[in-house]
Amino acid sequence: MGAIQLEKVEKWFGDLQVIKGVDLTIDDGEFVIFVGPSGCGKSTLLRLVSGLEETSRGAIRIDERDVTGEPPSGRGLAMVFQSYALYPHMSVRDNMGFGLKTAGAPKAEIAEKVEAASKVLKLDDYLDRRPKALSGGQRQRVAIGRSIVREPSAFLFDEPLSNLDAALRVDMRFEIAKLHQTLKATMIYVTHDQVEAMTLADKIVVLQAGKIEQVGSPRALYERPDNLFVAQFIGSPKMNVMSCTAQGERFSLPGHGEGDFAHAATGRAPAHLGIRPEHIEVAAPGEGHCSGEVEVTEYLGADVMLYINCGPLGVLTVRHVGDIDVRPGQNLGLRFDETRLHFFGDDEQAIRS
Ligand SMILES: Nc1ncnc2c1ncn2[C@@H]1O[C@H](COP(=O)(O)OP(=O)(O)OP(=O)(O)O)[C@@H](O)[C@H]1O
Repeated sequence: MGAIQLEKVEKWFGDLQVIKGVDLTIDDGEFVIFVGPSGCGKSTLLRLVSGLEETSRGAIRIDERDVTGEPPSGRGLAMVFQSYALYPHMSVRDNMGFGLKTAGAPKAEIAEKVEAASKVLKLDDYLDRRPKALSGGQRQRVAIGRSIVREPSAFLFDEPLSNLDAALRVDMRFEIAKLHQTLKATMIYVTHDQVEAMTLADKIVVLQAGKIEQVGSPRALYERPDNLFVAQFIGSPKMNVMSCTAQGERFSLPGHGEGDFAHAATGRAPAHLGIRPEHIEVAAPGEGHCSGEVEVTEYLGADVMLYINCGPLGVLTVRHVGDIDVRPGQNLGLRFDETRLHFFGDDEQAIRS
């Protein structure tokens, strides 16, 4: 079991408050990812859950047991760091079994658990090697294996893949997804990587300046961001945002005709219009909702990123799927998918129909 609950959790370092009243419920078996800009408090929040950092105010419960004042060893959680922290003089087998050995587990039980974990992680052929004879990905698997044998109620990962090269990251991401499916254990994972967050998470927690901005599935955050911050943080390249002026049921963009678009937003007048790069289509000059001049193109193989200077609207990013023959300086029309527009008020909160 590994249900985790945070209630009004605060963390102060002296006079500096870095976690500002976080409420969060993590269900047993859920894969939860913390994202947010550098310094927003992701690692601190994870360390509060682990007990490596003391909670200043509020409560942390694991399976309904209040663990707020307990040391890390009393919480039954396993932490996996980006630095693998393996013992260099020990074999993979001994590294994986070390925690159980110091806890006084019988030899036969340690051997059995190490064997089982090494199968899950495909480390069975490497059990007698020392860490220095392993690749980065294999070392990371040993570090994870060391946690698995302890059968924790939850795994806490702090940017576990950030030391690996791009290709290995993709492999390990896949391994971690499979591991979660196999173990069905609660996992909390801190990352800077959008793709890791979108592909691994059941639930993403977006943090900014020590506060939660939004919690939701990757799809919910992408399709229904609660505010401008989440809208522009989730999705890569980020959402285009333009200021707009509402007139009743319609609104217009600066420098363009009146009533360019109908808006489904109700209640408040939208002040900002957002649209993702993949929801803008290239049209002939003079056609579509606006036009502009191509500034830069980036060929990515499967798609091409276009940066188009639309005057008062700013530079809009367009993701064109497939190849396209356009050059800097060329004029293009842009057509927005009107079913994929996002509206925000002047308080930057989403306005929905
Ligand atoms: N021991 C400490 N003493 C004082 N301030 C700290 C301490 N640890 C972290 N902080 C501050 O708390 C804030 C949050 O840090 P934290 O490492 O949790 O951020 P983060 O979101 O994980 O950042 P990054 O993505 O850069 O790793 C930062 O402003 C940091 O400087």
